[in-house]
Amino acid sequence: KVCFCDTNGELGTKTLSELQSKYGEGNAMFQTCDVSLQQPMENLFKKVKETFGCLDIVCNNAGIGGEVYPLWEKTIDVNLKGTTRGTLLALEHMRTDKGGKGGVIINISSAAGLNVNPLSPVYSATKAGIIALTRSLAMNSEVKSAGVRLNVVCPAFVDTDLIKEINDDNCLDVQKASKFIEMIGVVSKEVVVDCFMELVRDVNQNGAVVKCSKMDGTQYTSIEVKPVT
Ligand SMILES: NC(=O)C1=CN([C@@H]2O[C@H](COP(=O)(O)OP(=O)(O)OC[C@H]3O[C@@H](n4cnc5c(N)ncnc54)[C@H](O)[C@@H]3O)[C@@H](O)[C@H]2O)C=CC1
Ligand SMILES: CCCCCC(=O)/C=C/[C@H]1[C@H](O)CC(=O)[C@@H]1CCCCCCC(=O)O
Repeated sequence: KVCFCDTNGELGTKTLSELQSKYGEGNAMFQTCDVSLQQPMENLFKKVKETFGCLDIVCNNAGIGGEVYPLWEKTIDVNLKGTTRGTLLALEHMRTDKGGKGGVIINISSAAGLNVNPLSPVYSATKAGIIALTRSLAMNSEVKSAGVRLNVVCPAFVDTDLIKEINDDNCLDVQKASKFIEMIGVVSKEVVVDCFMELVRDVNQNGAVVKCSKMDGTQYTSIEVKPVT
């Protein structure tokens, strides 16, 4: 069973029909919802719990690019604040000490959050924030004992609308970006989905940060963690 949300109602409804005809009407749900708004997101999580009984897997995927005002502010609202909101709501619903059954939260960051990214600094900052949020919660002892795992996927360029829409609003030099994309290459959506599914299945990878790139392949990154006493 799956529920997904998006601000794009038309595309969401089309995807919902496809999922329902493949997996059955009662197994897929779509809600138009803006991840940057608290109340609609709270309502959505409640509705999923009421409809499906519990939440096992939550993926915070919504993301945009924007480097000039007011878009840079919206980029922080959607990417960093939206992912933080979705992560905290997922935790509330999943943690065993609050009536949940445990589960896994997978957040979508970017290679731009792992590496220096001079052509999209605000986007990059939001994606670095998502990595820090997710890893920190994954290492929190109360979250661990409440049965919730967290991971981050950091794709480099992927064949979606986002990279077809690189322009002067979301990139500081579009020409340089095109050359950079040519050099790094573009990975397929299927590679990112495989990486996501591996993290869902592997209970021993709590806190892992995984980069998927055409040039470098799929890599588990190694970041030192000092134990907090
Ligand atoms: N395409 C790429 O090269 C890469 C993408 N990513 C990340 O992957 C994730 C998915 O992006 P793509 O599929 O590539 O782009 P996309 O533009 O095709 O999809 C993003 C989706 O997010 C939705 N969305 C935007 N703002 C929203 C909001 N406030 N509330 C709810 N939904 C909202 C859009 O309507 C769209 O359907 C994003 O977080 C992006 O930053 C990461 C690395 C590379
Ligand atoms: C210096 C890179 C600039 C790339 C162009 C840009 O402004 C942003 C592109 C992002 C796209 O909209 C979604 C992303 O996540 C892209 C950045 C991906 C960065 C890949 C870095 C690859 C690496 O360092 O291995």
